[in-house]
Amino acid sequence: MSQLFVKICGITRPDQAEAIAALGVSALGFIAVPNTPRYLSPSAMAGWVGSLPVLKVGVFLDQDPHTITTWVEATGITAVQLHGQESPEDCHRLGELLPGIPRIKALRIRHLADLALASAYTGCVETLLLDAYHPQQAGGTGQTLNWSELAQGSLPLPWILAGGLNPDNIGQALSQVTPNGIDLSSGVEVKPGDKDLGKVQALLQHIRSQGWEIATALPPRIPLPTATS
Ligand SMILES: O=C(O)c1ccccc1NCC(=O)[C@H](O)[C@H](O)COP(=O)(O)O
Repeated sequence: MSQLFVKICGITRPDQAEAIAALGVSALGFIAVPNTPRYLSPSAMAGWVGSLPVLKVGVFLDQDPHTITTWVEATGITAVQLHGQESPEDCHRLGELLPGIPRIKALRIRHLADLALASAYTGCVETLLLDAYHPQQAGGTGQTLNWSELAQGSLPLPWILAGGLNPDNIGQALSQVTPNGIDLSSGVEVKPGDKDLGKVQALLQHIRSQGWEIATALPPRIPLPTATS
């Protein structure tokens, strides 16, 4: 049975976090980007995020590695997602500051050619996340990627498909592309930050009915070929 990593992002409420974790998702995402509608400050995350029984992903946008480190230490986040223009060097530095905390680099894809950016991150992050591009908003936009175009590309690391996914279109998306994981936010919401548990349940039911097993951890990094292989 193939495994699929399932992350539900933009969680703001402890009751919903616990209920969604109990449904069997792989990870929950918490938005650490000030001035966005699903933002949680470090003090708003402290005291409950750390004890959730799944991978806890903090989503950051062009924040200083030291700020991210302080945030992780204060909240119990167990993985970081870098959703801005963070360079490979920034990602590497974060790995030094936060050993054992996996890094997910988000790339906002406008054209298939943007996938070329991915190769620069092979040595410094564990996983990529492909999100749709929006000129004004960094994430949680509900915009979908062009899945048939994406199917023509390839990536050097395990990757998560994001962007406008919901229980009604997930089947179509997964029939065109083969990511290692999926990420959903607005497609399983009543309003920004308020999740619709019925939609999360419908999503998981669909995935399981298609024969996927929901992963309990990020997909392992693909070993890179050595000079002699
Ligand atoms: O979700 C946000 O509000 C957000 C704000 C700033 C940076 C990133 C953000 N979200 C990142 C995610 O991982 C979302 O799940 C991803 O963009 C997909 O969102 P959606 O299209 O709503 O499913």
